[in-house]
Amino acid sequence: MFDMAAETLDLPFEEKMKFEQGDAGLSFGYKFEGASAVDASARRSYPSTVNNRMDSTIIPFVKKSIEINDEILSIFNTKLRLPQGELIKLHSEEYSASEARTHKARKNLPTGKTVLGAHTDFGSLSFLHNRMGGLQVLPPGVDEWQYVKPLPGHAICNVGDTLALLSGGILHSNIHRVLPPPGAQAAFERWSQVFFTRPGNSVILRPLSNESPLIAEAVNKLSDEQREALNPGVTAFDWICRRVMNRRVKNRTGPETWMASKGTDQERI
Ligand SMILES: O=C(O)CCC(=O)C(=O)O
Ligand SMILES: [Fe+2]
Repeated sequence: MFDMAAETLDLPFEEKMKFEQGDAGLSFGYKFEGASAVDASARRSYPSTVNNRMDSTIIPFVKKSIEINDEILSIFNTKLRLPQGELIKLHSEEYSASEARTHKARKNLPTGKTVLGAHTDFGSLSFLHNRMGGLQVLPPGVDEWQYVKPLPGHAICNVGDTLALLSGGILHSNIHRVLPPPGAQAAFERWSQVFFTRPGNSVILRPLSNESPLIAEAVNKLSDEQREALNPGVTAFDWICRRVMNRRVKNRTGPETWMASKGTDQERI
Protein backbone atom coordinates (compact mmCIF):
# COMPACT_ATOMS: atom_id res chain seq x y z
CA MET A 1 0.00 0.00 0.00
CA PHE A 2 2.81 2.43 0.90
CA ASP A 3 4.57 1.79 -2.42
CA MET A 4 1.34 2.37 -4.29
CA ALA A 5 0.74 5.65 -2.44
CA ALA A 6 4.31 6.90 -2.97
CA GLU A 7 4.14 6.17 -6.68
CA THR A 8 0.72 7.84 -6.97
CA LEU A 9 1.70 10.98 -5.07
CA ASP A 10 4.78 11.37 -7.29
CA LEU A 11 2.54 11.81 -10.35
CA PRO A 12 2.39 15.30 -11.90
CA PHE A 13 -0.08 17.63 -10.12
CA GLU A 14 -2.33 17.89 -13.20
CA GLU A 15 -2.62 14.12 -13.31
CA LYS A 16 -3.54 13.95 -9.59
CA MET A 17 -6.10 16.74 -9.96
CA LYS A 18 -8.05 14.56 -12.39
CA PHE A 19 -8.89 12.49 -9.33
CA GLU A 20 -9.57 15.33 -6.94
CA GLN A 21 -11.98 14.80 -4.04
CA GLY A 22 -14.55 17.43 -5.11
CA ASP A 23 -16.89 19.53 -2.99
CA ALA A 24 -19.88 17.24 -2.68
CA GLY A 25 -19.07 15.85 0.74
CA LEU A 26 -17.56 12.59 -0.58
CA SER A 27 -14.22 11.65 0.87
CA PHE A 28 -12.43 9.48 -1.73
CA GLY A 29 -10.06 10.97 -4.26
CA TYR A 30 -6.93 13.12 -4.24
CA LYS A 31 -6.72 15.83 -1.57
CA PHE A 32 -4.40 18.61 -2.59
CA GLU A 33 -2.67 20.65 0.09
CA GLY A 34 -5.04 23.29 1.43
CA ALA A 35 -8.20 21.66 0.03
CA SER A 36 -9.55 20.85 3.48
CA ALA A 37 -9.62 22.98 6.59
CA VAL A 38 -7.11 21.86 9.18
CA ASP A 39 -8.62 23.75 12.10
CA ALA A 40 -11.28 26.33 12.93
CA SER A 41 -9.18 29.15 11.50
CA ALA A 42 -9.81 28.17 7.87
CA ARG A 43 -6.16 28.92 7.15
CA ARG A 44 -5.41 28.52 3.45
CA SER A 45 -2.48 28.44 1.15
CA TYR A 46 -2.00 31.08 -1.53
CA PRO A 47 0.09 31.47 -4.67
CA SER A 48 3.46 33.19 -4.23
CA THR A 49 2.03 36.32 -5.87
CA VAL A 50 -0.21 36.67 -2.80
CA ASN A 51 2.31 35.49 -0.20
CA ASN A 52 4.91 37.97 -1.47
CA ARG A 53 2.58 40.84 -0.58
CA MET A 54 1.17 39.41 2.64
CA ASP A 55 3.10 41.69 5.05
CA SER A 56 3.40 44.77 2.85
CA THR A 57 -0.15 44.93 1.48
CA ILE A 58 -2.67 42.30 2.52
CA ILE A 59 -2.31 42.30 6.30
CA PRO A 60 -2.34 46.16 6.48
CA PHE A 61 -5.43 46.24 4.20
CA VAL A 62 -7.27 43.69 6.37
CA LYS A 63 -6.28 45.47 9.61
CA LYS A 64 -7.40 48.87 8.32
CA SER A 65 -10.68 47.43 6.99
CA ILE A 66 -11.42 45.79 10.35
CA GLU A 67 -10.64 49.06 12.15
CA ILE A 68 -13.06 51.02 9.92
CA ASN A 69 -15.83 48.41 9.99
CA ASP A 70 -15.48 48.16 13.80
CA GLU A 71 -15.95 51.94 13.98
CA ILE A 72 -19.14 51.65 11.88
CA LEU A 73 -20.33 48.74 14.04
CA SER A 74 -19.78 50.92 17.16
CA ILE A 75 -21.92 53.68 15.68
CA PHE A 76 -24.71 51.22 14.87
CA ASN A 77 -24.29 49.73 18.35
CA THR A 78 -25.08 53.11 19.93
CA LYS A 79 -27.93 53.91 17.53
CA LEU A 80 -29.49 50.48 18.15
CA ARG A 81 -29.18 51.06 21.93
CA LEU A 82 -27.21 47.87 22.45
CA PRO A 83 -24.97 47.38 25.50
CA GLN A 84 -21.57 48.92 24.85
CA GLY A 85 -19.32 46.79 22.65
CA GLU A 86 -22.03 44.19 21.89
CA LEU A 87 -21.74 44.17 18.07
CA ILE A 88 -17.94 44.22 18.08
CA LYS A 89 -17.96 41.34 20.57
CA LEU A 90 -20.19 39.27 18.26
CA HIS A 91 -17.80 39.94 15.37
CA SER A 92 -14.41 39.53 17.03
CA GLU A 93 -14.42 36.92 19.78
CA GLU A 94 -13.84 33.87 17.60
CA TYR A 95 -12.96 32.87 14.06
CA SER A 96 -15.37 34.10 11.43
CA ALA A 97 -15.83 33.93 7.68
CA SER A 98 -14.67 37.56 7.27
CA GLU A 99 -12.71 37.89 4.05
CA ALA A 100 -10.99 40.20 1.59
CA ARG A 101 -11.87 39.75 -2.08
CA THR A 102 -10.69 41.33 -5.33
CA HIS A 103 -12.97 41.28 -8.38
CA LYS A 104 -11.91 41.75 -11.98
CA ALA A 105 -14.40 42.12 -14.84
CA ARG A 106 -13.19 41.95 -18.42
CA LYS A 107 -13.31 45.04 -20.64
CA ASN A 108 -15.78 45.36 -23.53
CA LEU A 109 -18.38 43.05 -22.04
CA PRO A 110 -21.66 43.13 -23.97
CA THR A 111 -24.09 45.72 -22.60
CA GLY A 112 -26.80 44.02 -20.63
CA LYS A 113 -24.51 41.24 -19.41
CA THR A 114 -24.64 40.78 -15.65
CA VAL A 115 -21.23 40.81 -14.01
CA LEU A 116 -22.60 39.99 -10.56
CA GLY A 117 -26.27 39.05 -10.16
CA ALA A 118 -28.67 40.79 -7.75
CA HIS A 119 -27.77 39.84 -4.19
CA THR A 120 -27.40 40.99 -0.65
CA ASP A 121 -24.03 40.50 1.01
CA PHE A 122 -23.98 37.52 3.36
CA GLY A 123 -22.30 39.05 6.39
CA SER A 124 -22.68 42.27 8.39
CA LEU A 125 -20.69 45.03 6.69
CA SER A 126 -18.93 45.16 3.34
CA PHE A 127 -16.37 47.87 2.77
CA LEU A 128 -16.10 48.32 -0.99
CA HIS A 129 -13.64 50.18 -3.19
CA ASN A 130 -14.46 50.42 -6.89
CA ARG A 131 -13.00 52.74 -9.48
CA MET A 132 -15.59 52.50 -12.20
CA GLY A 133 -19.35 52.52 -12.53
CA GLY A 134 -21.46 49.40 -12.85
CA LEU A 135 -22.63 48.92 -9.27
CA GLN A 136 -26.39 49.37 -8.94
CA VAL A 137 -28.61 49.31 -5.85
CA LEU A 138 -32.31 48.74 -5.24
CA PRO A 139 -33.21 50.74 -2.12
CA PRO A 140 -36.38 49.79 -0.17
CA GLY A 141 -39.52 51.13 -1.86
CA VAL A 142 -37.76 51.71 -5.19
CA ASP A 143 -38.41 49.52 -8.25
CA GLU A 144 -35.70 50.78 -10.59
CA TRP A 145 -32.01 49.99 -10.26
CA GLN A 146 -29.93 53.03 -9.34
CA TYR A 147 -26.26 53.44 -10.34
CA VAL A 148 -23.79 54.23 -7.56
CA LYS A 149 -21.20 56.59 -9.00
CA PRO A 150 -17.71 55.96 -7.60
CA LEU A 151 -16.20 59.11 -6.10
CA PRO A 152 -12.42 59.49 -5.77
CA GLY A 153 -11.31 59.12 -2.15
CA HIS A 154 -14.59 57.49 -1.11
CA ALA A 155 -15.53 53.91 -0.29
CA ILE A 156 -18.95 52.26 -0.19
CA CYS A 157 -20.29 50.45 2.85
CA ASN A 158 -23.06 47.85 2.50
CA VAL A 159 -25.11 46.45 5.33
CA GLY A 160 -25.50 42.71 4.76
CA ASP A 161 -27.81 39.93 5.93
CA THR A 162 -26.35 39.10 9.31
CA LEU A 163 -26.55 42.70 10.54
CA ALA A 164 -30.11 42.98 9.16
CA LEU A 165 -31.06 39.90 11.21
CA LEU A 166 -29.23 40.97 14.40
CA SER A 167 -30.81 44.43 14.23
CA GLY A 168 -34.32 42.95 14.00
CA GLY A 169 -34.76 44.39 10.50
CA ILE A 170 -34.07 48.00 11.58
CA LEU A 171 -31.07 47.89 9.26
CA HIS A 172 -31.82 46.56 5.78
CA SER A 173 -29.34 44.56 3.77
CA ASN A 174 -28.56 46.35 0.55
CA ILE A 175 -29.80 44.65 -2.64
CA HIS A 176 -27.25 45.30 -5.36
CA ARG A 177 -25.76 43.95 -8.58
CA VAL A 178 -22.94 44.78 -10.98
CA LEU A 179 -23.30 45.45 -14.72
CA PRO A 180 -20.47 46.29 -17.13
CA PRO A 181 -19.39 49.93 -16.54
CA PRO A 182 -21.65 52.31 -18.49
CA GLY A 183 -20.62 54.38 -21.54
CA ALA A 184 -16.98 54.88 -22.44
CA GLN A 185 -15.84 53.16 -19.21
CA ALA A 186 -16.88 49.82 -20.75
CA ALA A 187 -13.62 49.82 -22.72
CA PHE A 188 -11.61 49.32 -19.50
CA GLU A 189 -11.17 46.41 -17.10
CA ARG A 190 -13.20 46.93 -13.94
CA TRP A 191 -11.50 46.20 -10.62
CA SER A 192 -13.08 46.29 -7.19
CA GLN A 193 -11.85 45.39 -3.73
CA VAL A 194 -14.06 44.39 -0.80
CA PHE A 195 -13.59 43.50 2.83
CA PHE A 196 -16.50 41.56 4.31
CA THR A 197 -16.95 41.69 8.09
CA ARG A 198 -18.94 38.69 9.31
CA PRO A 199 -20.03 37.56 12.80
CA GLY A 200 -18.14 34.88 14.72
CA ASN A 201 -18.87 31.43 13.31
CA SER A 202 -21.05 30.23 16.21
CA VAL A 203 -23.13 33.42 16.62
CA ILE A 204 -26.81 32.45 16.38
CA LEU A 205 -28.60 34.76 13.95
CA ARG A 206 -31.60 36.33 15.69
CA PRO A 207 -32.75 39.86 16.52
CA LEU A 208 -30.90 41.13 19.60
CA SER A 209 -34.24 41.92 21.30
CA ASN A 210 -33.08 40.84 24.77
CA GLU A 211 -30.13 43.19 24.49
CA SER A 212 -31.94 46.28 23.12
CA PRO A 213 -35.39 47.74 23.86
CA LEU A 214 -35.30 49.47 20.48
CA ILE A 215 -34.82 46.19 18.60
CA ALA A 216 -37.49 44.48 20.77
CA GLU A 217 -39.95 47.23 19.90
CA ALA A 218 -39.19 47.03 16.17
CA VAL A 219 -39.62 43.25 16.15
CA ASN A 220 -42.94 43.53 18.02
CA LYS A 221 -44.36 45.60 15.19
CA LEU A 222 -43.58 42.95 12.54
CA SER A 223 -45.89 40.28 11.15
CA ASP A 224 -45.41 36.66 12.27
CA GLU A 225 -43.98 35.90 8.84
CA GLN A 226 -41.40 38.68 9.05
CA ARG A 227 -40.48 37.66 12.59
CA GLU A 228 -39.93 34.10 11.39
CA ALA A 229 -37.68 35.32 8.58
CA LEU A 230 -35.57 37.17 11.15
CA ASN A 231 -35.04 33.97 13.14
CA PRO A 232 -33.54 31.47 10.67
CA GLY A 233 -32.35 29.34 13.61
CA VAL A 234 -28.81 28.95 12.26
CA THR A 235 -25.32 30.16 13.09
CA ALA A 236 -23.53 32.82 11.03
CA PHE A 237 -21.26 30.07 9.68
CA ASP A 238 -24.21 27.97 8.45
CA TRP A 239 -25.92 31.00 6.91
CA ILE A 240 -22.84 31.91 4.88
CA CYS A 241 -22.08 28.29 3.87
CA ARG A 242 -25.63 27.78 2.63
CA ARG A 243 -25.46 30.90 0.49
CA VAL A 244 -21.99 30.11 -0.90
CA MET A 245 -22.67 26.41 -1.60
CA ASN A 246 -25.94 26.99 -3.41
CA ARG A 247 -24.30 29.57 -5.67
CA ARG A 248 -21.62 27.16 -6.84
CA VAL A 249 -22.51 26.23 -10.42
CA LYS A 250 -21.20 22.74 -9.68
CA ASN A 251 -23.82 22.30 -6.96
CA ARG A 252 -26.72 23.46 -9.09
CA THR A 253 -29.62 21.07 -9.69
CA GLY A 254 -32.18 23.60 -10.95
CA PRO A 255 -33.84 26.94 -10.10
CA GLU A 256 -34.47 25.64 -6.58
CA THR A 257 -30.71 25.73 -5.91
CA TRP A 258 -30.71 29.46 -6.72
CA MET A 259 -33.69 30.01 -4.40
CA ALA A 260 -31.87 28.08 -1.69
CA SER A 261 -28.97 30.53 -1.99
CA LYS A 262 -31.10 33.57 -1.20
CA GLY A 263 -30.61 35.84 1.77
CA THR A 264 -32.75 38.50 3.39
CA ASP A 265 -33.52 39.97 -0.06
CA GLN A 266 -36.13 37.24 -0.45
CA GLU A 267 -38.31 38.76 2.27
CA ARG A 268 -37.02 42.33 1.76
CA ILE A 269 -36.23 42.66 5.46
O1 LIG B 1 -17.74 45.25 -7.54
C1 LIG B 1 -18.60 45.87 -6.93
O2 LIG B 1 -18.79 47.08 -7.08
C2 LIG B 1 -19.51 45.13 -5.94
C3 LIG B 1 -19.01 43.79 -5.51
C4 LIG B 1 -20.02 43.05 -4.65
O3 LIG B 1 -21.18 43.35 -4.61
C5 LIG B 1 -19.58 41.91 -3.82
O4 LIG B 1 -18.42 41.52 -3.88
O5 LIG B 1 -20.42 41.39 -3.05
FE1 LIG C 1 -22.12 42.44 -2.91
